[in-house]
Formats: sequence, structure tokens, C-alpha cells
Amino acid sequence: MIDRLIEKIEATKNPTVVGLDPRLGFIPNFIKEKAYELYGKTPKAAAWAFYEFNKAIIDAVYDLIPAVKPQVAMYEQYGPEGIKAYIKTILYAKEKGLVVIGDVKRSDIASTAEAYADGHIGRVKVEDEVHEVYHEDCITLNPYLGYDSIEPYMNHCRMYDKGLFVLVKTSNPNSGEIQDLDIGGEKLYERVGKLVSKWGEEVMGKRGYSHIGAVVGATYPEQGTRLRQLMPHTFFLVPGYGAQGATARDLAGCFDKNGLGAIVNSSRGIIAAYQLEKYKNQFSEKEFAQAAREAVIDMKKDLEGVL
Ligand SMILES: O=c1ccn([C@@H]2O[C@H](COP(=O)(O)O)[C@@H](O)[C@H]2O)c(=O)[nH]1
Repeated sequence: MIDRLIEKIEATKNPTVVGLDPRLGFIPNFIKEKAYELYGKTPKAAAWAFYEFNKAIIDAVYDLIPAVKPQVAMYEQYGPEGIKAYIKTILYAKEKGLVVIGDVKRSDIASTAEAYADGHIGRVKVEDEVHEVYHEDCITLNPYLGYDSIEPYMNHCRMYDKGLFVLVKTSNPNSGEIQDLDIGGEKLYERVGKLVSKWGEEVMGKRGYSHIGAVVGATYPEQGTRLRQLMPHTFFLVPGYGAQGATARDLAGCFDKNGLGAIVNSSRGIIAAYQLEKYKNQFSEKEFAQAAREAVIDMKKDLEGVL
């Protein structure tokens, strides 16, 4: 997976990931009205609207970006219909040639992790039939349970050309409460970073980066720079740009000397761009997808400035 992702970044000359985190508040009225006409004000209507919205966003930006990151929580909250919209979104993005990062943040003991791994990045067996269910290219994981909770996914990376992004330093305001704890001369996030890097040695790609990457928040520039030094063969997924306040300068340290090594996610800042002060005079609600495209172009330029 990591080699495919690097190729896509090189082809688009853009390390931007569009986060597909739809919320009803982001969906233009004309889509919602249609959804309610078809299905009433139900979870099915929300899921229908999400897929229509995502499809239009993907159509508007797929030629500019290497990857999308659907956030499963936004879909899961609407139950089975939401999950169907999540899977349909993934399949559509893949049809358009995009790498798909499922932001699912799973974590459990090995025997349960096997089920998550089979479902998300592997195959499930029903008697003599084998099925791929969720179709993500890679997923996010929480490392709190240690190596045996991650290992079940590693085999799938090898067998099915998949990847992982493991939480190391998250972008949220309270992440330091646990992740910045001093544990005998080093910070907990540093120890976790070293572990993730070591686990990654077992599943190296061909371009010097492992199929096991790390999530490193753009909102913590010092920690990002430190982790880049500690983890030279680990690709970073960097959330926190835009809506959470981080700028291109904040995340510059997450890249390697060749301007590779990281992909930067922006969700609200792109998919809801038409609602932002910066774009709302330029684009109407009907033009939400064009606004998203403009936001991607602006983000690309912004990142180029620090690479
Ligand atoms: O440390 C983390 C890990 C994951 N996320 C996720 O990324 C997006 C960010 O959305 P924005 O709208 O661009 O703020 C969202 O899905 C988070 O769950 C993160 O922000 N930080």
C-alpha cells in the first residue's frame, strides 16, 4: 500500500488527503430535501445524502489528490444504512483511483483484532466462500494494547497489499495528558513512536517506508519534528490542518528531506469549504464541490510553500 500511496503523491505532486467526514450540517439543502422526499427524516435519508455529497466531492477533487480518509464515526452513527454509505464511498473513491484510508481507530486483544483485520483489510470466510467486505487500503489503529493487538493486521498488509496508520501523537488538545507523560527520561509518544517504527520493520515497502505508518497531529510541531527524527522509515498521516488550527508551517517537520514521508488530512476545511468565510462569497451552496476543489488547490499551494 505504501508504495502505491507514494506513487499517487508523486503523480499528483500533492500530499493532501481529503477527509470524508460528512455531517448533516455540511450537506447542502437541495441534497437533504431530496433525501427526505425519498426516505423521510430517517437514518436512510442521512446515509443517502452522505453518499451523494461524497460522490460529488470525489468527482471534483480526485485528479488533484492521492487519497481520501472517510471517518467511520460519521457513518456508523446512522447504523446499517450509514455503514452501507461508508462502503459505497470507499468503492467509489477506489474506482476513481484514490487510496482509501479508513479512519476506524480499532484496538482489541489479538483474537478480536483478527476479526477487525479480516473485515477491514483482509477477507472474511463464509463456509467455502471468501469475501472482501470494507475494501479500505489502510486503516487507523490504536496501539494501547501493544504488539499482539497489531500483529493480526500485519499479515494482511503482506497478503493483500494493505497498510496501517497507528496513533502516536494525536492532534486533540488533551493528547499530552497521556502521550506526553515522562516515562523515565523520554515521553510516552516517543516510546510508542519507536515501537511503531520497530513493528514496521517487518513490513517494509520498496521505497524506504513501511506499510505501518503513524498518526502524528499537525497541532504539535515540536513533537512532529522529533518523531520524524526517531522514525525515518515511518510514513505519517497528519491530521489537524485547517479546522483544528494547524498551518503548513506547523507540520513541515513531519516531512523528510525529499518532501515525502507525510500526508496531510483536512476534512471540514475542504468538504465544507463553501460554508467558510473565505469561499462563501465565491461559491453558492449548489457549488459546494467546486468550493472543495478550490480549497484543495489552496491547500496544495500552502503545503508547497513549506516543502
Ligand atoms: O489525532 C487525530 C487523529 C484523527 N483525527 C481525525 O482526522 C479528522 C480531522 O478532521 P478536521 O475536520 O480536518 O479537523 C477527523 O476525522 C478526526 O477524527 C484527528 O483529527 N486527529
